[in-house]
Amino acid sequence: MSRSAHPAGPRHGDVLPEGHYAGPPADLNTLDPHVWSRTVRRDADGVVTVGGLAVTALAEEFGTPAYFLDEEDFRARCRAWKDAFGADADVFYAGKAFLSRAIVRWLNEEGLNLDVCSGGELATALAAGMPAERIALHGNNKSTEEITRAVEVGVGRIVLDSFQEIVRVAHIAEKLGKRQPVQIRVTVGVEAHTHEFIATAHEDQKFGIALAGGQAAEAVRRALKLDGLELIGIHSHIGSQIFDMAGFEVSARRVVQLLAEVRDEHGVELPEIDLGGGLGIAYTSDDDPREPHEIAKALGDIVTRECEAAGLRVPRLSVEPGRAIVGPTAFTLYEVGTVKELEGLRTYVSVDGGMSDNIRTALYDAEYSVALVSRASDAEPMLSRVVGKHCESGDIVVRDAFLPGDVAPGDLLAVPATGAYCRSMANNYNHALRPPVVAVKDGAARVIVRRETEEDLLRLDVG
Ligand SMILES: Cc1ncc(COP(=O)(O)O)c(C=O)c1O
Ligand SMILES: N[C@@H](CCCC[NH3+])C(=O)O
Repeated sequence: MSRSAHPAGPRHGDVLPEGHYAGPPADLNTLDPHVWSRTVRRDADGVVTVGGLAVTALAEEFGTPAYFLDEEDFRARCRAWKDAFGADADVFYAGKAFLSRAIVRWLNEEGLNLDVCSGGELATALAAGMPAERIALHGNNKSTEEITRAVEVGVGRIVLDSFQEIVRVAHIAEKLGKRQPVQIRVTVGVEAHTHEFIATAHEDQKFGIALAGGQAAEAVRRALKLDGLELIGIHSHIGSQIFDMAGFEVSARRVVQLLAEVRDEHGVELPEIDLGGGLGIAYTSDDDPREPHEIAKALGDIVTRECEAAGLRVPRLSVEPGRAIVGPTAFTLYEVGTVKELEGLRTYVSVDGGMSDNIRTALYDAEYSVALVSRASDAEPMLSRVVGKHCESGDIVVRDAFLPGDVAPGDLLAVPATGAYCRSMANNYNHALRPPVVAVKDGAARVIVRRETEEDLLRLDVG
């Protein structure tokens, strides 16, 4: 799914195209700092460490497969986003990327807000002490129970996604004697350059209310009439894993245009806009993500300029990065089980996880990097496909990668940039046990989400 998508991938003997597949990197032992989290190093003895701990020792203590999350990196990214957007804006971490109580506590400590999109995420946020007024609730089909809980606890905003929901949230709030702050999610008609399944601002999809045809203006009209709702702003999220700022700029411009129309029609200047998340990260050395300060400047400038042109007060801006904060902070550690060389094709390296801990390759054709981390090697590069252990030929973790030709059973491989949408989309296919998430910082490691056990599986299966 990165911009260098190459569906079939190269094979031994192919004339490889320019770019990612043009050939093996000069040194397979070097770890690209764009792709690995900030405390990851390869020691003099060839073993990779994170937070000062060797992956060999981590594998021994916590087992494989497992996600290792670099807490220092996570906190640094939170701070970078917070500092970049400053005191006049809010950063809502998108919990769908990965959420646990430890994450909520770190967010709280770093001063970030939280976007949740289900009752489960809301419960986790509240259980870990996130103040309700710093939580936003999303979703295209929130249940009555989810809305009721959110209104009862007093979430800072509910993002309305349909005409039915405008009425539903208003009724629930009125019944509870409350006036719920809400934003309306609009689809701005931008074709974001990303995988079709994760683009969300073109008109033909399930999220939001279209600006086109005056639908969003009608939603505003209805929301303003309802006593249970306090309409505080307009929301737009254009998709995910996006590198090009142009889509965000068009989105910002169209959202500001709607604010101007609302002012002209109703005499009301809505005080907030949210431009969503979706900023891309580096999964491979080819990816070139924007830094938070560049993003903040681009968005801030366009909103200010458009508001000045329309004679509007500049609204409070918020953003909702998920992947860009947690994605680069973790890697998945696997043990190699079998190595199968298919003459004239490629070498299949099977690891002890797969599509149950990372569905993204199968689902979006996502590209990842991989490295041998339990030792250094000077062996010749071998064009490899890293696959999982599931009964499915599409069970691919890394479609095309160069690994040292002497990779063998028992070696540890790590796939970087798996902090977002891997544990949170993990599944139990083939009754796989979902791996733990282990936070590592300053030479200490601790489990923040434990490994699933067979007892967990059997407890759900009530016979
Ligand atoms: C409404 C909303 N906000 C924020 C996000 C977070 O996106 P990302 O993790 O790509 O930053 C998403 C997911 O795409 C989303 O749907
Ligand atoms: N789950 C997707 C992104 C969807 C984001 C949520 N709207 C991914 O792994 O890239």
